[in-house]
Amino acid sequence: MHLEVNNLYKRFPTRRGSLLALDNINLHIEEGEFVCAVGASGSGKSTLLRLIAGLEMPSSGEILVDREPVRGPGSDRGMVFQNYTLYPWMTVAKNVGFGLKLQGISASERRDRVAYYLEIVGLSQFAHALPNELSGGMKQRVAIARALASRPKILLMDEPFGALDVQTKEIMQQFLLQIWEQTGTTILTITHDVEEAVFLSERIYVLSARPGRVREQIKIELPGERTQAMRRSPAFQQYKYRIMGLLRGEEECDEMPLAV
Ligand SMILES: Nc1ncnc2c1ncn2[C@@H]1O[C@H](COP(=O)(O)OP(=O)(O)OP(=O)(O)O)[C@@H](O)[C@H]1O
Repeated sequence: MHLEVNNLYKRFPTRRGSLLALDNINLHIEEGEFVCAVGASGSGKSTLLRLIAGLEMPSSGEILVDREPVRGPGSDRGMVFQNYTLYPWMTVAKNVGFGLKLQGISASERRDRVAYYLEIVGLSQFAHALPNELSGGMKQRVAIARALASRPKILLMDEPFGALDVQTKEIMQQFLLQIWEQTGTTILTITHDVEEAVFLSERIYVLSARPGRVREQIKIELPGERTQAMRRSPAFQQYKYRIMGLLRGEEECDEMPLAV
């Protein structure tokens, strides 16, 4: 899998004229990578993800998945949104298998895949539960299982943990890293949460706001396993403050403040 975004512009018509949401975005994601795009509100993060998902078309520029231009939505790109998008009247298992049914996958293959991905997200016992019987974190795990069940080339996540409380969010971030290691899926997540981006990513694209531009690309190199304790390490904090500085528009802010 190779995703490439070249010279991408997106304008929206508004009552006060045309609004430039994305201004010459260039990025790439390689097979198996975990990449985040981080930006303030209005930096065009959701727009960028919707364009890659094929839910919107670019004003100009191109998006290539394995060198093929994106012309619309496709099962090669799985989506997870911030707000749980499960069908409330379907059981967890039916929710996970629904897309597979649309793709014409046989009932026995569907059963196997649903069982496999529910196991991966640790929800096998809830296969027959309805979404309203689940907590927010569990619903989001179902949404991840559903996206993975189609075996997409890339998982696109739009603020996937934005609606969760801090503790659940941290557990879900750790859990997402486990799934990534277990499945080798390529992941692009967009978030405004700098700590989340540093915790999850191998590489981060920092976007500037209005219009959205790639301000900088940062490779995250943290020694050892990603644990909750690592969030307090000086190296982690350095990345966090450097990116926060970039988001505030400061050129040179890679030093940690004395008091934090
Ligand atoms: N359909 C649309 N029509 C007009 N303007 C739009 C449309 N969609 C997005 N925009 C504008 O494009 C800009 C980028 O919006 P977008 O939602 O992509 O930003 P974002 O970084 O995801 O913001 P947030 O973090 O607040 O969700 C904003 O100024 C927004 O008002």
